This record gives sequence, C-alpha cells and structure tokens, in this order.
Amino acid sequence: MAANNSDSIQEELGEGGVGVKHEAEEEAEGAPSSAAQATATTMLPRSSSRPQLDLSGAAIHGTLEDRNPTILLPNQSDDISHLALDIGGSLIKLVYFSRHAELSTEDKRKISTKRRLGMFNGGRRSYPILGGRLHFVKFETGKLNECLDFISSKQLLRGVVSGVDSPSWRSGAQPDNIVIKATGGGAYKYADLFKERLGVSLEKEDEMDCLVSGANFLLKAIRHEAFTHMDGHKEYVQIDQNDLFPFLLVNVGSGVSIIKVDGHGKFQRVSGTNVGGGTYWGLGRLMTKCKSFDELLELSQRGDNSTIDMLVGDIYGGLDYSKIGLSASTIASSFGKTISENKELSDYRPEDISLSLLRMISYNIGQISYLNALRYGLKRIFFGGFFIRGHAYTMDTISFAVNFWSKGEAQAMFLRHEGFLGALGAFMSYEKHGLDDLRVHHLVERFPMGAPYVGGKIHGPPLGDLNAKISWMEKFVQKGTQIIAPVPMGVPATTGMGGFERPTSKGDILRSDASAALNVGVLHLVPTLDVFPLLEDPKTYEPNTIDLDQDEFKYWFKVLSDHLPDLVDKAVASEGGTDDAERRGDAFVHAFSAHLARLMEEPAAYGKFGLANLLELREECLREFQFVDAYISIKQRENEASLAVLPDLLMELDTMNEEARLLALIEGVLAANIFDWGSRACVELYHKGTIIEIYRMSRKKMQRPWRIDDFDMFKKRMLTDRKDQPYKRALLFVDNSGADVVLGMLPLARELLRHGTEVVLVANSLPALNDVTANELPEIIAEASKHCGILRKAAEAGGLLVDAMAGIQDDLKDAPESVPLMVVENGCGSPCIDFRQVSSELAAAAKDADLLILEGMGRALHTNLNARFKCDALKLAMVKNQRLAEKLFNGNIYDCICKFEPIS
Ligand SMILES: CC(C)(COP(=O)(O)O)[C@@H](O)C(=O)NCCC(=O)O
Ligand SMILES: [Mn+2]
Repeated sequence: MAANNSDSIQEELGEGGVGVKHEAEEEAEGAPSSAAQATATTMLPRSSSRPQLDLSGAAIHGTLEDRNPTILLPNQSDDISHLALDIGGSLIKLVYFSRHAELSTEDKRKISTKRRLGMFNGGRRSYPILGGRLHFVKFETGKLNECLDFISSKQLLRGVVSGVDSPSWRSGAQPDNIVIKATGGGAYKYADLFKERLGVSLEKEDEMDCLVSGANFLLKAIRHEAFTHMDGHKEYVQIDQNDLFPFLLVNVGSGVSIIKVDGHGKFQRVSGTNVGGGTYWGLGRLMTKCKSFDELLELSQRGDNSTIDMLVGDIYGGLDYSKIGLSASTIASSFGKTISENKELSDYRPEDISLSLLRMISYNIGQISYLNALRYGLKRIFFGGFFIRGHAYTMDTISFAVNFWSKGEAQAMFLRHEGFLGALGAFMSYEKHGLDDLRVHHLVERFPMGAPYVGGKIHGPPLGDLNAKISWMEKFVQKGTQIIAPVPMGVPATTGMGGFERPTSKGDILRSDASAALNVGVLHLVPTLDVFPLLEDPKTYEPNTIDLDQDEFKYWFKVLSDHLPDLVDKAVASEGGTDDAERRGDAFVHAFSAHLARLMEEPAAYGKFGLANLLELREECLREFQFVDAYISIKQRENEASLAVLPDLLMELDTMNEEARLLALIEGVLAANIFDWGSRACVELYHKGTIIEIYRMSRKKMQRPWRIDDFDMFKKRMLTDRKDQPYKRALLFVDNSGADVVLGMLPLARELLRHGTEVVLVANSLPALNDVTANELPEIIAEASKHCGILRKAAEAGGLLVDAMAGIQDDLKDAPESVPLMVVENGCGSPCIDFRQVSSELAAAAKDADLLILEGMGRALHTNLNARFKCDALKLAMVKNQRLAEKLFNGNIYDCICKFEPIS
C-alpha cells in the first residue's frame, strides 16, 4: 500500500513549522523591487507567436446602452499582409491577415542550441509568413461604405500584393497597382466603387471555387471546426484527413448552393435553391418590420408557430394521422392556418411569424440537401453560410430533417466559421503565401477580449489597445449578464413539416446567435509549432487525462474562481501595484470570470475544451491585460534561496553510492515539486515555513512505496540492465522555478550527464504560474555551474555559458570533453503541455532522444499521464490536489507518482 503523506505534511508544518512567513509571500504582498521590475520586462520578451496588436485610438461608437456597439479602430498599425472579400447579396465577409512583428534577434544560446540540434538547413518549409493572425469581419452589403471605411481606416491595403503572384510583404504598393481578391456577386457589381473609393482593383475569384477551398481549408487546418447539433446538443467531430471526401457542401447564404466535393479543387455544383437566408430575411422584414437579420432571428426564439402553421392535428381534429406516421403536432402546411382565419398580418405575433418562417426554410434546406446526398450516395453534409449563425434551432431543424428522412444514415454537420467559407477561399487563392500547406497544429485559436463580448458587430480585430480593452471590459461588466445569460425561451408546441416530427430540442438551453459569435476567435498562425515526433500515435493522442464533464467542470470552475483573488493580487503586485495595474487586474478578473461563465453555460463553446485549455485560458487572459509574469518576484526569491543550498545538496549526494544517490535524486524531484503556486493546498503550506524548511520536510516524508512506484524498474534500467549503454539524450521537461528545478531537476540532470547522457532541459516559452521559462534557465544554470564542474562543463559544451561565466576562474581546463547540457523552449505558455503543438526547437531536440522525463502535475498528471511515446518515459509528480488524487489513483493529496514506461 502506498504511503500517505498528506496528514504528516499538514501536521509537520502546522505544528513543527517555525512560523516564519514564506519569503516569497512577503515579497508578493508588497510592490516588487525596481530591480525585479526591470528583470520582468527585460528578461521576458513577448512571445513572437503571440504579439499584441497596436490599435491605439480604438473607439467604441455608440452609447453604453447599445447592445452591439460598433468599434472602429482607426490607427491599426499592424503589418497587414492580405485581405480578401466575399461580397454577397446580404453580407460582405472580409478575411484579413495581420502579420506578427519580426522575430526578435536570436540570442547566442538559441543559435548554439539550434546548431547542436542540427536545426539549420533542417529542410523545413520556410513560410513567407512567419506568423500572424487571421481575422474575420462582416458587414451588411447595404452598408458597403462602412466596409470601405474600415479597409481604408485600418490601412488594410498597405501590405496587399501588387501583381498577385509577387507578394511584397511590406511596402504599400501604389494604390493603382493594388489588386485584392474578391468573390461573390458583389465582386462584379461593386468593382467600380472599390476602384473609385479605394483605388484598388478587385480580382474576381469563382464563388464555388472559393466556397470549396475555404471549406477544405477549415476542415483540414482547424481542429474543432465541424460539429453536429441535435436536440440542443453540440458535439465536435474529429475529421479524418484521409477520409474526408466525398462530401456535400451546402452553403446557405441569401440563396443556397449545393456542391458535391470530391477533393481539393474537385467539385460540382449539383443543385441549389432560391429559398435561403435572403428569403427568410426578406419575408421576415416585410412581415415583422424587424431592422436586422439578427433581430428577426432573436424574435423567433420567443415564437410559437402553431398559431400560424397548419398542423396534422388541425386537420384531424386533434388526432394523429398514425397510418403514415404523422403526429398531431406535425406541420402539415407552413403558414397554412392563416388561410382559414379571417385575420390581418397585424393580428399575428411577429415572434410566431419569424419562427414559422425559420422552420419552413430550415426544413426545406435540410430536405433538399438530404435528397441530393441520397442522389450521390453521400453520408456527410456540411452546412455553411451566414444563415445558420450558430443558431441552435436552425441547426437542430436542419439536422432533424436530414436525420429523419435519411433514417439516421446521413449526418448534418456545421462549421464554426460557417459564414466565411467564400472569403477564406478567396484569401487562399493568393498564391505563394504558404498557407495552403498548413496543418491543424499550425493554427491556434485564441479568444482575445474583443472577440467574446460582441453581439455580432465588431468592426475590426479584437481590441489590441489595452485601454480600449479595459473600457470594453468595464462596459461588459454592465452588459455582461445580458450577454452571458441563456436566452429564455418557451418550448414551441409544434414544429414539423411534411412528415417531420418536431425536434425534441431542450428549448430552455438553446441560445441565440448573440453569444454564438464567441465561437469564432482569431486564428493565430504559428508555423513554428510541430507535432512532437516521439508521440507513439499522434492521431489517437489526447493530452487531457480527465474529461471535463459537467461535474468536473463545476469543480474546476470553483477552484479557479477561488484562486482568482490571490492570483490577481500577485499579478497587480508584479506590475508595481499601480492604479493602472489595479485597473488591468479588475479587467482580467472580469474577463476570465466571463469566459468561465460562458463555458459553464456551454462547455463546448470554444471547441473541445479540457483542463489543460482551461489552465491556459487563465494565462492567456493575464497576458491579454499585459501581466507579463505575475509570479516573477516569487520565482526569483525561490531561485535564490534554492541556489544557496544547492552546493550542500550536491556534496551530500556525492557521498552516496550510485544506487542510494539515484533514489535520493528521484525523491528530491518529487519532494521539490511541492513548490507549486497553482495549488491552493500548497500555497497554504507556504505560510507555515521557509522554502528550505518546507523542502526538508517534504523530503523527509518521502516514504516509499509511492502511489505509483516504478523506481526499481528505472533503477534497473539505469544501473543494471544497460549500464554500459547509457541513454543517448534525455529530454527533461522541467516545471516550477525555485527548489523544483534547482534542487530537484538540476541534480537529476547532473546525474544523467555523469552517465554520459546528453541532457536537454525543456521549459516553457512563456510564463505560467511559477513555472520556470526557457529564458530564465541559462542564468540559473550559470549560477549552479559556479559550484559544480559537471554542470559547468556540460553547460559550456551546450553553449549555455556564453558570457555568464566570464570572470570565473577556469579550473576545468583539462577535464575531459563533456556531453552537452542544453535548454530548449517548448512553445507553450501553460502549466500543461499538448504534444501536438510544440516548438520546432523541441521537435528537433526529440530526434535523438531516447528518454523523456516529464515532471509536475500539469505536464505529467493533468496531461500526458496516459500518453505513450516512442522512447522510454519517466513521469514524476507530486499530486497536490485531493480530488485528483482520489480520482486518478484512489489516493491522497501529496501522494507521489513515479511512472516509468520503457519501450521494451
Ligand atoms: C496548476 C497546476 C497544474 C500546477 O502544478 P505543477 O505542474 O506545477 O505541478 C496545479 O497546481 C493544479 O492543478 N492546481 C489547481 C488545483 C488546486 O488548487 O488544488
Ligand atoms: Mn508548474
């Protein structure tokens, strides 16, 4: 039976603790020193893959009372590379790309590591675009001027190519030479206006071509793009790239196009119908006086179509027509009831009219689509176009029709970027931009603050200007409940038509498009992210260990909400505790809480969401409000304190024999993993002792067997079975700063180096809680190297000590060549790691690795506990959460996990 550390750890610190306040805690409560501040800003450059847009001067147009205020961003200064348009009958869809700032100059360490890893001339495709964001914006065609203003005010033409195939990424071409890609009928109709107003020519792209290439791109490059929607339940569909074609693509715009897609560029428009979104909007506008499509759609939510539609029951005196399987509530004839009643239009409720119209048109589209799928023997139908708008009833109705008539054989699927297929296709048609070769892991979806809180109309990308963002947040706080609360709806009594039963939608949880707008974030193009090559099977790999079902989500919602006050205190202090920092802190709390509330209401709102995503979302929100590194001073304090005792620890270890030392090293890693500022229980412990006291106590409690204890197996591999064949290269995924890395992982790295194993320390690219980052490691290693020849030689060999050791006397000149110690960044800014998206540096380092050591709860328990690799893997962590310990191991908080998974 595994030992239970929990009581003893609490007791030891509760009673035995000397009552000295944790040093880092003191620092965190006050403003950090200016030195700490300076380091915070100089040591941690913003990630090249996650830049901030400079959108100063952004203004919300309209009053605080507006539900959907227009936002104009006049001084957009990003280097916009491409812009493409789909000008439809009702809406103009605009897709544009903003390129990231130049990558910062590589430092010596990185260059040296890359050389060593053979990363130069690595044969990687080089993208003309190094990284950036794809933005999605829409305008009503009737308000074309707004679109033109938007393009010119945001200088979207600055980087557009002149001469389509020779992109000039930087300079603005003379307006007369500018050509932009456009599709849809408006590309013809409004060509002169574009020339006149903006001086640009529209290069027309075939609409069907664009729809298909847009859909193919989305299905290929975005992980959770397609989903089913039945009975109010949304489920993301994993698309197998090798089994995508053929499918039916139904684009429901003003009219409807039905296209059979057989491959990239291989398709045929097989049918269509003139009864589409334009019909709904046009008839609806005439009949209800609604001012916008969204208003009409929202009206339908409160409608009851039985007052307008003729039902089977109306004909059969309230009875079913059971002989042909029609229940009394089936719609026999849309709008049929109105012929027998002596009523005027004004006698009908606009809500009911809107719902009858919506049902009529959705069923019709579903039915025609099904018939075409039947015609060609297709099982999958993807629906796109702005008619759908993420509207639950529309999707349910279409799905119901497809399912009913095909008797479950065919499946209706929807796309999150449904309205932008044509515009994306036009965008893709620019040649040589390199986007055609993107894969799922190259696009990361983020949810910057601008995106979540718009009710459909944001004219521009997410707010990049901090002030605008905060005002937006403050505004959101006032409007928040309105936006995030479920839309109250009555369950309509009847819906079917021509043989359809009504969908059994859970009416009260369905919602309008207002918040479905959330589902489209901004796609970040991150061409440097790779699939980790040592994953045994990337296709079946699932990073998250536990499923965030409703219950689980509720629990983590509470954990993260409870942690917020403490986190925001630290974050504000890390930025000097100024008024500005306070204001940003408030905005951060509201933003993160709003995301949590949104997810609580609809867990699938942002695609398939696991605990790793939730923890990353918190970090993203902090970054969104420019909290660069909330735990910076805590990390520095803990590093200093740990480095001070490292020489003693190393000396003690060196007195042991190999076996005892290996055990002490693994114990050391597990014990030091207690320094985790993301765990509530641990943070409470820190009040009860100094860093060193807690570390000593934690070590003392390391009784074996641990909850999972494969140490003997690991020891056998290291010291007995293949002692003469040491591992060639070990990747050590390090976790927290301070004792965790200094007293835990570094001594273990040293031991591996001693065995002749090259060691690559893999650390976060961006800060997350108190995790150590790749930028911070070289300095820590340089400090540690002052007291340890093994580390020093290896660090020198790994190019880590370029300048840091200047002035230190060289007593190792004659020592033999050492295997190198290197540092690479993992590409993440989260406490967890998703091995489908890692930095190219890490992917290159993995090439010759035959041992992985994953450390910490985030990387080895929340994610990757069940991940299988192509080489030996050792997973080490202390479980610092009672519920997780019970759930995963039937154990207790502070249990330790040492899981060794050799490949043979
Ligand atoms: C955020 C963490 C995954 C970090 O753990 P680590 O990887 O540093 O070991 C962990 O602290 C955690 O799951 N915390 C939340 C649960 C809690 O407060 O108990
Ligand atoms: Mn951590």
